Amino acid sequence: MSGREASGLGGCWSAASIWRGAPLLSARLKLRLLTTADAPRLAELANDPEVVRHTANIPHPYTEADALGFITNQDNRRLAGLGVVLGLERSLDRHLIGCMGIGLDGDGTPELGYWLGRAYWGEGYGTEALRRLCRHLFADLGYEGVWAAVHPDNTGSMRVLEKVGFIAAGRHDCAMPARGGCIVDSPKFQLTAQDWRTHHAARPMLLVAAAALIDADGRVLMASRPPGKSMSGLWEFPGGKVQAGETPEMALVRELAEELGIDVGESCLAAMAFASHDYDTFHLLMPLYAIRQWRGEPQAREGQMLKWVRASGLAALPMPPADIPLVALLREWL
Ligand SMILES: Nc1nc2c([nH]c(=O)n2[C@H]2C[C@H](O)[C@@H](COP(=O)(O)OP(=O)(O)OP(=O)(O)O)O2)c(=O)[nH]1
Repeated sequence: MSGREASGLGGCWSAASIWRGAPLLSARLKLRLLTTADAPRLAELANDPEVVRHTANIPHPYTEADALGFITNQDNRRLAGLGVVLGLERSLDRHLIGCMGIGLDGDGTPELGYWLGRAYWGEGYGTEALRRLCRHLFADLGYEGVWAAVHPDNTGSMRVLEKVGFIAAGRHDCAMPARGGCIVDSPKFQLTAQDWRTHHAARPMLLVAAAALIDADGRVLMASRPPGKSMSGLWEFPGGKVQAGETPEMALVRELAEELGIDVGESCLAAMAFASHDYDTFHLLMPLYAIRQWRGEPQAREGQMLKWVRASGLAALPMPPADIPLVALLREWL
């Protein structure tokens, strides 16, 4: 029985659903169900004493058989409406980097759990995934709150919760079956739907102008986001933020001169489509202009890589999630 059936409610989703069914995209991650094909990678990441020492249920050493058992068990729990665990897949290289999930074993309020492979600590992935999952829980599924108990020594995990807006909410006795069965008096954190909505509503709107530069062979120029910038390495349409006092067209002409060293007349910009995408920390509004004429040869002036790509090859590039719908529109345009 699915969570939806268990709730006795029909429709596309219900407050008792635990998973909408489609992967959740954040700026750099895809949160998706685990499959048995993930077992070797899961074992590789979790067979690390540093990764599991603050977790309650992950034994050490951790084998591929353990990972397979975990995936099957989680699948059964999901089908019984008891919880869901999602793999965190990095969009750039499609590598699994950790897991995040909820359980409904207590009073039905989701209890959060997560861990990341050691190589991926300190890069904001936990915060990013948690923001996206909380949005799913509150905006899509209608939960009223979510909570987590954290091992008292796990300061990194507490920081992640606080960044997302969780606040301290007393203590919880955590049973640690995989750590010798001890009970650990742990700080508890919670986030209510109301606090999440207040936080989320305060995110800014960002206006960015972008270009689909199209050459005589119908190929489109894509640029990798430079090291040090957000979403670094993902392939985007050249462009940038519209500054105070600029129109989107003025901003794009300026950005193309700065980033690529090309000269484009405003009259050569054909408004083609726009992206309106809710990133978890800002809302992006991005008009995309088709450009077939410019002066100069595009050069990578800001540490990015450039690539001319045929319409058929665009979908294979790892991109910011806002750009994915634009690719389908662009293919029709070309
Ligand atoms: N240029 C561009 N930005 C995109 C695309 N898709 C997408 O989500 N974005 C997002 C990434 C960033 O959050 C934002 C653009 O900001 P940016 O930092 O690249 O802008 P900028 O060139 O003005 O940079 P900076 O001077 O502020 O460093 O829009 C895209 O296709 N092209």
